[in-house]
Amino acid sequence: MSAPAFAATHPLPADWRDFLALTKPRVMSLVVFTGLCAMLAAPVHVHPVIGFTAILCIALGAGASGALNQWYEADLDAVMKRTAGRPLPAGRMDRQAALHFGVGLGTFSVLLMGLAVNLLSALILAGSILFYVLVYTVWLKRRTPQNIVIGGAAGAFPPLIGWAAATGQVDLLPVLLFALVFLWTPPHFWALGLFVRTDYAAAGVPMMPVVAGNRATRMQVFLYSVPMAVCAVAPWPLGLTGAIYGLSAAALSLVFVGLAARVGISRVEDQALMRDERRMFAYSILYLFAIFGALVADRILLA
Ligand code: HEM
Ligand SMILES: CC(C)=CCC/C(C)=C/CC/C(C)=C/COP(=O)(O)OP(=O)(O)O
Repeated sequence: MSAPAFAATHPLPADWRDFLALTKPRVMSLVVFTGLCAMLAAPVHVHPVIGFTAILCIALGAGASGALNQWYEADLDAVMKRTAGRPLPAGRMDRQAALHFGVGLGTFSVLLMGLAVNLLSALILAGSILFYVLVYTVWLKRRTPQNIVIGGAAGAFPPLIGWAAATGQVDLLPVLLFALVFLWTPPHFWALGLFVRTDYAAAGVPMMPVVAGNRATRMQVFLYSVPMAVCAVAPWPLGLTGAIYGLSAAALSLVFVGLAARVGISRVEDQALMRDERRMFAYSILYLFAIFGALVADRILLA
């Protein structure tokens, strides 16, 4: 596999901050949080050292996938305002270094998970890294506006990984959490895609707002939010969680669907004036942190 041609001029010696940036630490903090919460919500006692190792592996694996994503798409990142300052397009890092860092970190995370935790969690971790890098980044991102729907599944695996790390198996609750993050991703990303559409258009990336237009994308944001809310609340009536989680999920999801409905009916065309979309995007992040936090609170307080 070779990445699209991109030559950074005069790479400067990269320092640790550039390697950290390669792992997309802010995005990955939420990815890791969902894995951690699923692990804490599992109905088993996890030895703290094993638990810490599992979360470390998710963080390293997610970071590795971010590094490989940036290694592959330095050409795209160079033409988008939001991403032009990243270590590769800004010329602060050699591409080989990014590739070696990503492959090394990813391999290490999967091996450590397999040796220290269990095989199932290591296999799902390996699948998530490969899915994000090969299916999303290499295959779908430049080809179809469904890129983030299918490819976004990569980001939904960590709850399954956290649960599998704790229990050695996969059950209905983590499957519902997978579905929650899977259905959350389109509203999360397309809200942002709407107000940075020109960036993606300039880079030639067929994101939904670029291909289908603002109106159709806004409708999709709303349409995904409804089944997402159902998956979010479902664990409560199914008896998989208690009322603390159930009521929190219901309230948080109601606000989510409300904001998505506002996006759905908005007709603002000027990106700078897209307040509903910015609010939806910001809330999507708060939402996922809060709902996974509520899951743990439910387990601890109702234990
Ligand atoms: C294919 C799926 C996804 C796409 C295309 C996507 C895209 C984006 C983009 C473009 C940003 C803007 C900020 C940046 O460049 O760092 C962002 C921010 C963010 N995303 Fe996503 N995202 C996806 C899935 C996820 C998932 C699964 C999570 C976590 C579970 C997540 C968590 C976050 C967080 C926490 C931020 C805010 C980062 C900050 O504060 O800068 N995203 N996302
Ligand atoms: C456990 C594990 C391996 C999880 C990895 C899953 C993962 C990396 C989820 C987050 C998805 C993400 C950061 C998308 C960014 O899209 P983009 O790459 O198109 O964004 P960009 O335009 O900012 O580069």
